[in-house]
Amino acid sequence: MADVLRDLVPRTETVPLRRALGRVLARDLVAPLSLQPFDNSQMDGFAIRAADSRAAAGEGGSAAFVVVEPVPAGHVPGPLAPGRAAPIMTGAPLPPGADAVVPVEEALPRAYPVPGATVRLPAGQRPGRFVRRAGEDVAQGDPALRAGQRLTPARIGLAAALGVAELAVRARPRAVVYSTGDEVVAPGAERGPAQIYDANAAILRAQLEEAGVEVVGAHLVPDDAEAFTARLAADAALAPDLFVSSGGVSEGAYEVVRQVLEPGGAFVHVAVQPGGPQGVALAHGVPFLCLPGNPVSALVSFEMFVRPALTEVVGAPAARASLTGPLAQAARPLPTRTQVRRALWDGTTVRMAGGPGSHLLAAAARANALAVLPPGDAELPAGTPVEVLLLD
Ligand SMILES: Nc1nc2c(c(=O)[nH]1)N[C@H]1C(S)=C(S)[C@@H](COP(=O)(O)OP(=O)(O)OC[C@H]3O[C@@H](n4cnc5c(N)ncnc54)[C@H](O)[C@@H]3O)O[C@H]1N2
Ligand code: MOO
Ligand SMILES: [Mg+2]
Repeated sequence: MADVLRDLVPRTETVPLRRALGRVLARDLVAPLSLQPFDNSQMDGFAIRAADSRAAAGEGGSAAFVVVEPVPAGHVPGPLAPGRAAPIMTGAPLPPGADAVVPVEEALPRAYPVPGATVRLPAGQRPGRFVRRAGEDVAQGDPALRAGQRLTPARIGLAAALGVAELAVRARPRAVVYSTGDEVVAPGAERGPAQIYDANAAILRAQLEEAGVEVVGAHLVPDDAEAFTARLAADAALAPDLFVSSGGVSEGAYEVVRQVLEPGGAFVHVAVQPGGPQGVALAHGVPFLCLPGNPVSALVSFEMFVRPALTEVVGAPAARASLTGPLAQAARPLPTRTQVRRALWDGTTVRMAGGPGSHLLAAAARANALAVLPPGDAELPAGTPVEVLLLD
């Protein structure tokens, strides 16, 4: 499937930081500034020359300093003469000449005396104590963020701290989603006695958006090849990067997706349950992924095939974490097909959430994971390690 999506060449766009969350960085961000930008104090206290605290050590292991003008954060201090202590606030630049900060809690008196008064500070201060050095976090010119990284709050914050107001991110692929079948109606609409509500568009839209894809259209398509063909032509004008459909791909007499896209497409049964019948095609030159119609089949197909392909091709930002965990209870696999069960992972063991039926959406909604059971004839006893994909 990644092959079909290979042409989703990542485009780049520039977004302000407030729109950057979850996006994927398109280029390395070279630090235009060092962090810290200047030497500054890590504590509210007194900036001194550390050597003075050794030279002048007197009674009670402390040294006397003459207090000078305080240095608030945001203000540029003058140089610090020997024997002087400048009251300094957290984040304020270190006065030239100063090389250590003594927290106010260690001062005698434990206060900021007026300029000209004396303060006693513990002797033997180490140069660099409570000083945040320019460039100790990032040096100007170094890569602060890497292309391909997903933008998290900390990464967006780092860009902001570097004075960068907007970032070059990969443009989100644009997708159009189709739900198919005469029986399917939109939630909120009137439902006939043989009809059901469209769950798949909601599922696939959410999965696509979670994976960093922009859904630019979503439509219900009846079992009518002409109507579907016309719908596709209209949607091709939206210049999507991807079409995704659910339903209409199996062995029935009214498989509208298959009818329209099978010429030139590939419709197969993969050895996975749920999600057996699958199709890939090109429509108006755009990759078209045809997922099966049962809601849990559509959901699982996306997780097993579409999300990994998107991640591989465009670095989709929501790749799932996976782990290997022991079954809490025995499970019977299918003899010739991989079975993907909706499951509950409690941090220690994995147990099944409902049966394997691909219509069981409420059970899927209870699950927080998928458990992958490889094909086999023998029951898997409790404790068997299986692959677990974490869904939330
Ligand atoms: N003779 C065979 N029949 C079926 C096979 C098979 O191999 N041979 N495969 C079964 C499997 S497995 C699946 S999965 C489905 C796939 O069928 P389609 O992709 O053609 O999907 P539909 O027939 O359109 O619908 C199947 C099922 O899902 C319901 N559905 C469809 N769309 C939605 C939607 N948007 N929201 C909620 N539910 C939806 C639909 O009403 C059907 O119940 O085929 C099996 N049959
Ligand atoms: O394999 Mo189908 O996708 O079970 O319902
Ligand atoms: Mg069908």
